[in-house]
Amino acid sequence: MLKSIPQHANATNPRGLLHQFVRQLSGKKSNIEAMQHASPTVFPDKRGKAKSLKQTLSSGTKENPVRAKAGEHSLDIGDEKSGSLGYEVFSGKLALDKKIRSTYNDEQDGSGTGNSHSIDAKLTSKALIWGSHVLPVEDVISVSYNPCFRHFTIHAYPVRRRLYGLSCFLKPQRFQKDFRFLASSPEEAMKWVQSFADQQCYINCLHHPVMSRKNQVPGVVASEPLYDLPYIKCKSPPRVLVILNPRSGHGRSSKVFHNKVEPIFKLAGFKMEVVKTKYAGHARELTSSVDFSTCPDGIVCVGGDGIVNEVLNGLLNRDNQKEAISVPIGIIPAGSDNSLVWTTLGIRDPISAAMAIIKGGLTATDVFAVEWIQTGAIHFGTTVSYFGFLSDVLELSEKYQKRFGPLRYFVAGFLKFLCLPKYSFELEYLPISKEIANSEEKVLEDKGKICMSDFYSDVMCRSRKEGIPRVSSLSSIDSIMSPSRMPDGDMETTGSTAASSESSDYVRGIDPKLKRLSSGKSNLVAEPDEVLHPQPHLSVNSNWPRTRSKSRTDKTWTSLIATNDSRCSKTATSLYDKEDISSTASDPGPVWESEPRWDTGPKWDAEPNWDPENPIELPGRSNDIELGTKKERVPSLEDKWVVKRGQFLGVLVCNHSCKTVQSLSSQVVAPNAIHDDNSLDLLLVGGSGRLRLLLFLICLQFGRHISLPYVDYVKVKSVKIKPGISTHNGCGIDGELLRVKGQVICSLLPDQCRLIGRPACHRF
Ligand SMILES: Nc1ncnc2c1ncn2[C@@H]1O[C@H](COP(=O)(O)OP(=O)(O)OP(=O)(O)O)[C@@H](O)[C@H]1O
Repeated sequence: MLKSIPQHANATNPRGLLHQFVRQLSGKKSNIEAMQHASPTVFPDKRGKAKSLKQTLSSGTKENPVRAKAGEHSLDIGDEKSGSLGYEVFSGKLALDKKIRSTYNDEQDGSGTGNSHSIDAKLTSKALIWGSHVLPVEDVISVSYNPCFRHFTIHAYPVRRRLYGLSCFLKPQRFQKDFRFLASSPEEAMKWVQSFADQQCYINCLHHPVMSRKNQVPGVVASEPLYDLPYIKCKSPPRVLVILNPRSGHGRSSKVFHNKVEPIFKLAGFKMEVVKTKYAGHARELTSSVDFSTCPDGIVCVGGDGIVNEVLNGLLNRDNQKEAISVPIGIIPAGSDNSLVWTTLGIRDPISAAMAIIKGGLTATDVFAVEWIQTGAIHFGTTVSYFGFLSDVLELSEKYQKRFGPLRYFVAGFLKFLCLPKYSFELEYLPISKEIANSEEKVLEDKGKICMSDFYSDVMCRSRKEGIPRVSSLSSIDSIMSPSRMPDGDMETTGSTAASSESSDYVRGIDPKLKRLSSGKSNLVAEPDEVLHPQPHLSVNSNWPRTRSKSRTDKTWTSLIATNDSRCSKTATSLYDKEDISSTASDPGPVWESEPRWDTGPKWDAEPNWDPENPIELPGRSNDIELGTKKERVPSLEDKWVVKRGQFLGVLVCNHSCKTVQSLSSQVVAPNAIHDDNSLDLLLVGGSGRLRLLLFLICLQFGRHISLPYVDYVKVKSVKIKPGISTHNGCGIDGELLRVKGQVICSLLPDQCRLIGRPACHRF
């Protein structure tokens, strides 16, 4: 049985961090509302579109997918003509075979699985349909198949539907269910299996009994078939590194992984190395040194946003960053809060996350870099960085971690609220004007995704020079004001182009004029993998979806299948061209697939389709980076920095809308933020005092906080933040607490993180 991960306040997302705290301040919510909180929709965006399919399922397939009635021969799927069930892939006669060990209690649906009568069945691009029953392809993990036999087994995780009265209150849950089918002939069975392989389902070819016996004979080469077996092409089993934070989710993450996720990965043929972190910072160390050839298909994080942040920072601080940033990151939500995967992919339970990972596809998301201007140190994040009250709560909560466990955020928040200090900041931010936003959008639409190579190279070069004073990048705000001159009263706001005359290179880097275009726009990249079963001595190139970089044109992905046993299949191996970063400074950076190749149907010749004839133009400035010289920037009239100083209860720089698992989907911190819109959303809660804070927190619960008169909400390219002298210098980045010394600048690296899986709207 599925058990929900305990949800409590979280540190990653400021809303989550304050969730319980505010709840108890503002009184208990109604039971119904609380139940709605606990009633997530795994694929919320598809509700409307999936309606017809799900209505069709109401006859019982999804909740009781094996309720096949003897003698049922009709395909009476009402919505078939509407296209909601996709195009037909294969059809024939199938019978459910009762000789199967199922985790599902057959008596539960009252039908039993015994049915020797063949019925008309067909596989479409979206579902397997037999009789009046529909099993969505999306729910299928893999197919086990014995060559030359009539039967094959479909391993699926369908959704268990609740009774109508309960469905509003309880989470939809998936459960493992195997369907064993008998085809009319072995050839027919193989066609069915191949059809599933064509739909990107992993095929687990079991030992042929004859082959098995032969294997026991000494001197017989295992990969040599006795006779010409037909072979099945399917995607190769991915190899991933799983990094599990055993402390996440109050110590339940291991159980979540081993009980719920690992079985799915195993069914999907994953080759995994599972590493449990031993201390904070371990994941970062691991990913900063891991050999990517051991996990060519990505790194899967099991835990909260904190562990994802560690992995990201480990990757982005490597010498071979270009290679590192192309490593896809999978997230299994098993922590206190997983705002990134919930907001970006619409996933908040481990089983759905595991299924999204095995289905593949990539979603690019922006990364922001917080740079300590005086030292050049950089910490990366994907969700939010926050200053002021929230960072104080985060800091205080760490003291109560052992004593109060999940309640620590409430305790810390309450104590901080009672003795609320004043927070003053100097801020500069570069808003995205409507014109710029529109023109950027147009450029994106017209010519594909922007390549940010010079910006990226610049950031990376400097991140490696951590500790080197960077006086030249100090903000001109220093010359405009000093902390001693900063009044403790109301905020002062000025619009300044002068302030930008020495703006950060980050800002310069994301200037649309300096961006170059790459070949594609879509942030979804996918390529089919393939494995051939069981034909020996066949070699195909395969890989999981990855982002390409020009420097990898000589990268090869090979997959050699020697036997008809998938366990003997060699997984794709990647030969990375290890390169010194100095040689990559002039590299154009990652090039995006223009189309999700996963969607384009199976391509068995999966050789990466590099396009050397369409090289990316390189900026001249990268040479400067290589030479270690700094290029002066001509002030642009477009760059109208806004300068603010004064008291702020909070400063939040959001990369996405920051939904929390606990919240209703409409309740978000930054309602206009999108994870890949090349901009950051700045939320300023001005002033000081408990009353203001309380009002803000209450309004946040109802999604009305933006309309408060002392709250500013603006889309920006970059923000410089400097705490006042007497202000606490804590800074939360994705729930990690850091200290601000002097000024920090928060800027964007567009699309630099690749999450494994697709957003809900792309999954069907
Ligand atoms: N073995 C470990 N022991 C202690 N801390 C760890 C360990 N592994 C990772 N950490 C740290 O735990 C922190 C929280 O991790 P994560 O976000 O994955 O879980 P979480 O349940 O969401 O945590 P929290 O509720 O504290 O935010 C991370 O900052 C990470 O550095």
